[in-house]
Amino acid sequence: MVTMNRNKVVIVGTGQVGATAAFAIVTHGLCNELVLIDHFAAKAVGESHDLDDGSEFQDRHVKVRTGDYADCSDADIVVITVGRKPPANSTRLAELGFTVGLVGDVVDHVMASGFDGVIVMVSNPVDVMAWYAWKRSGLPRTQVLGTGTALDTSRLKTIIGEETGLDPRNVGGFVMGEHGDSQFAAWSTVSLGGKPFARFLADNQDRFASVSTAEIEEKTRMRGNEIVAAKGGTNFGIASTVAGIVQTILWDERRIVPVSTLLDGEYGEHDVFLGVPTELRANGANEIVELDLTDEEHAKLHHSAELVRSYCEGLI
Ligand SMILES: NC(=O)C1=CN([C@@H]2O[C@H](COP(=O)(O)OP(=O)(O)OC[C@H]3O[C@@H](n4cnc5c(N)ncnc54)[C@H](O)[C@@H]3O)[C@@H](O)[C@H]2O)C=CC1
Ligand SMILES: CC(=O)C(=O)O
Repeated sequence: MVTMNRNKVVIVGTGQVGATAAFAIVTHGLCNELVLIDHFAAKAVGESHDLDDGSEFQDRHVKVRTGDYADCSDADIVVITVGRKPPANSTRLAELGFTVGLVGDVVDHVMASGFDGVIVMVSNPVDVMAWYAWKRSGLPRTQVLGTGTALDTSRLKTIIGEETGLDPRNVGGFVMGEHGDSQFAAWSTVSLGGKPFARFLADNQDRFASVSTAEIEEKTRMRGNEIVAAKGGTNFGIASTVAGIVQTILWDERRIVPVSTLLDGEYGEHDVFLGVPTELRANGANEIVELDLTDEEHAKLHHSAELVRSYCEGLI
């Protein structure tokens, strides 16, 4: 028997990030229906028509249209990308004052529709905003997640690829903690071609003598800021990340992705959302993988947790 797989994604905020994420979802043919909402309604209309106009040349037709919050009632996923382009020479945490009111308003409207799917938070500061959306929505922890350090992990792999000349997809491991300046590369988890990365470098000193883990980590941390300084925002990396997360959830792929999720005792932390490896299923963020971090890595995760929690204080 053929069963109808009818799935629907809503993106709220069709600025640079939301529109590019929509394009990634369309080009990958991830869902049947994609609905765009923006408080600047004409922008959402323009983006939806522009996206739909390529239908002839897409592998699968994703119906793109504008809508309103009533469309969230039967949506599988709502992606929240409201905010503003990141100011240069600032931090993501500094965006809190600008973003929190917008996100609160969006979450209230989404929940008023009767939504019972998964919220994917993108707006910065993403760990604080994911925690806030979880608290404000009343949804179970599985159903609210942020993009977390998924983008930073992809950046780390890309930069290792640049430094070694190898395909970044050969790299395993995670950037963890805050999607922000306190993030860290959990080097004890990073491998290349199945070998611990430090061992890989040591065994290939003739080829990779100039490669430094400290430099790679700093480049990863600064990558977003550099792109913002160069072009006024970032959109392609985060759009691929959003599409990857949406695919994993909609297709119940059970990939392990370092999304921002609630720590409830894992890694000794409570009541905080941070980027940690998490199994994604059709119902959202499931089991957190508790890695054997070194004492130094644990301390860095704890530092991120304290920082993010301090920004959540007083929001609810
Ligand atoms: N988590 C991550 O890794 C990343 C997060 N971001 C964040 O994504 C957010 C958006 O960035 P951009 O798209 O570059 O900004 P943008 O200024 O291009 O777009 C923001 C959009 O949100 C809309 N908007 C604002 N308030 C709204 C509301 N209440 N309801 C509906 N729509 C509303 C605006 O009309 C605009 O179209 C920022 O917070 C940025 O920091 C950006 C890149 C990566
Ligand atoms: C802007 C931002 O958060 C990023 O590209 O990492």
